[in-house]
Amino acid sequence: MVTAKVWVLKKHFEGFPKPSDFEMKQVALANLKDGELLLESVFLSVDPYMRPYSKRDMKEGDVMIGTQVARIVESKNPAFAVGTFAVANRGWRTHFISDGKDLSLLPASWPESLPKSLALGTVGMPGLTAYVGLFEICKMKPGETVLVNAAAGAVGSVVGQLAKIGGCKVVGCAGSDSKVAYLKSIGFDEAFNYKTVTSLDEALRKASPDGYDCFFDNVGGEFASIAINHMKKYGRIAVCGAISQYNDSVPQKGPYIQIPMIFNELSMKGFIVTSWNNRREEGVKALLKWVLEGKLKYHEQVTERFENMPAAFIGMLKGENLGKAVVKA
Ligand SMILES: NC(=O)C1=CN([C@@H]2O[C@H](COP(=O)(O)OP(=O)(O)OC[C@H]3O[C@@H](n4cnc5c(N)ncnc54)[C@H](OP(=O)(O)O)[C@@H]3O)[C@@H](O)[C@H]2O)C=CC1
Ligand SMILES: CCCCCCCCC/C=C/C=O
Repeated sequence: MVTAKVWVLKKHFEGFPKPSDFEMKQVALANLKDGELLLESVFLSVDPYMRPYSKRDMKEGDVMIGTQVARIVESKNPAFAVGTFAVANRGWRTHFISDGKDLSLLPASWPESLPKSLALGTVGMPGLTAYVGLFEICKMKPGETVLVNAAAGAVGSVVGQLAKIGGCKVVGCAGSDSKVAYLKSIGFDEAFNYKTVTSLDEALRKASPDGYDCFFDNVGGEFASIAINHMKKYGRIAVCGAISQYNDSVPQKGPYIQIPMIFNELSMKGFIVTSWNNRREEGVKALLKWVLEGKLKYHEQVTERFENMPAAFIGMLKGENLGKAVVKA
């Protein structure tokens, strides 16, 4: 019999998550029945959505939500061979049992040399978020100027590079000078540290005096309120995330956006990547191809050991990650 380790939400987050909000438990797994598989998590993802979704969907005592790349270690299902890797959505667990229906196998074309953890990042949900947000929501066209914030993270770093692949000028901002240097190294035309600029308004104007056609917003709050005034006529805003607001106990107040929306006839659309599963297969294929061609670079912030899941999650919310934050179990 296998005993799994799991992390549960011990106490709903109040403000910024803290280590004492989590508790690690042990769960004995039953022996496999016919048709079932035993999987072992190899890489687990820590993502911003876990913060707002915990409030909306979870109760205290629930296993933390999340996805993993897992290896099949025992199989009583002839359709799944031991040693195969799959992406699962089974939360913060070291081991779990599946009937296979909830698993997405890594594409057959996945090369041995490529880290399998990329299926949680650049070639997974965050990469697809960038793909859908740019092509479907922003309807980005060659020659346009694209702005993205949280640009050195999992989604933002792909947004910037896809915008370059699509023939656009790209401006990104991030929260440290080393992240800004990274953005320049992966092809961003302009990048700045939003924490140290004296004026965000001035930094946005300087980076693109003519304004922005597309704004891929990962942050919301004050940044978005200022950036909206820099949109060009008929500009498009993809409202992807609002990480600057996820830990607020008291909702932030305006400024309000109606006036620039009206005068520049802007379009603003929120989206959830999982509502675009019709683009999933095509998106993963395209992202994998660009990675293999060297056109789409990736960086991962790998935290070692399952025991450090809460620390990796909290660190990501604080901005300690460059690229995708993952945990190697
Ligand atoms: N709509 C959808 O379907 C999806 C939405 N998202 C959203 O996209 C955004 C990025 O996610 P992801 O790429 O996975 O995460 P990241 O890898 O970008 O990690 C989060 C980053 O957010 C930045 N950050 C944290 N707090 C603030 C703040 N107060 N102001 C500005 N930046 C902040 C930090 O970078 P820095 O050092 O630059 O501050 C941190 O590294 C999130 O808002 C997330 O919720 C993600 C996936 C799907
Ligand atoms: C099978 C993967 C399920 C993962 C859920 C991802 C939901 C992302 C929506 C994010 C919203 C804001 O961060």
